[in-house]
Amino acid sequence: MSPPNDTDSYTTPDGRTIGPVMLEVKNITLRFGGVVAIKDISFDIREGEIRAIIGPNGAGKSSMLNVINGFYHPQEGDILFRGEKRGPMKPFQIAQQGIARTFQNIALFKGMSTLDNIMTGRFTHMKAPVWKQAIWRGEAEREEIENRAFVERIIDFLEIQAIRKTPVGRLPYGLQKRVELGRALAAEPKLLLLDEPMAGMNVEEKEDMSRFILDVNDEFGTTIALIEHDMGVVMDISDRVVVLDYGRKIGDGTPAEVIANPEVIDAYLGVAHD
Ligand SMILES: Nc1ncnc2c1ncn2[C@@H]1O[C@H](COP(=O)(O)OP(=O)(O)OP(=O)(O)O)[C@@H](O)[C@H]1O
Repeated sequence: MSPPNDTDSYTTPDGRTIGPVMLEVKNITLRFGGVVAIKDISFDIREGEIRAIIGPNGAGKSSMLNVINGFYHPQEGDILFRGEKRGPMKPFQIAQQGIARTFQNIALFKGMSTLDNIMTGRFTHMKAPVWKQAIWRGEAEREEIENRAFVERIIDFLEIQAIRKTPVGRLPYGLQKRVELGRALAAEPKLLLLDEPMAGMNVEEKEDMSRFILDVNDEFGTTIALIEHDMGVVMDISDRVVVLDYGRKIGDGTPAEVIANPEVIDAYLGVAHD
């Protein structure tokens, strides 16, 4: 059940606390030339929530994540982060605000080790100026030690100690996805955007990834928005689901509410998913 207003908190049936609205997507329209990828869509993401974005192929899901993290600039509408309307920002500025993401197609440095790939996710926490880093003293050294310690915590958390030195290009697909999650977590995001975190995975890998997503939410207190095609996973792990179809929003609510929504059922009938 959704709470009555944006500033309230509520407790889920499994005892987790969902806070006030963190990010609000307000009347967003995004066009590419004549193609309307997103048409007047509004929804919100609450603090501590696992929010799924679902819909058939081409519905506008990835475009929506790209709007949220500043890759795409919509022609109409606003994004509000913690109540503040966001001006035009570059993706790195949005990352500094605490929004990190993973990609549908893995975007890691294949020749670099697991450890080094995850370390690249710490860039928003590297504050010492380059000249200090160059001479390796004081602040820069302290910062390096803290960053390494945090990355080691992530490696333990994701149970990937055994592959910490392995070049990621040599890892099986499921583990690469886990490293990519690790790199996003290294930024200590407040809001983590996951674009099809289970795509291409077998049942066992999906179960592992579902567990890690739930644990990230629980242990790091991270709010999560994810795009996912596997309806079983979506129904199992999400608090609320927004459903897109042809760039429009056709459903929004708890998993039970959206699967009972006739428009959602119609959109999914006969649609092939990967
Ligand atoms: N950079 C782009 N240039 C032109 N059209 C685009 C671009 N990105 C997306 N589109 C179009 O916008 C629409 C929505 O695409 P989008 O990738 O957001 O859908 P999706 O729901 O993520 O699909 P999928 O599940 O297949 O990944 C599609 O018609 C797509 O072709």
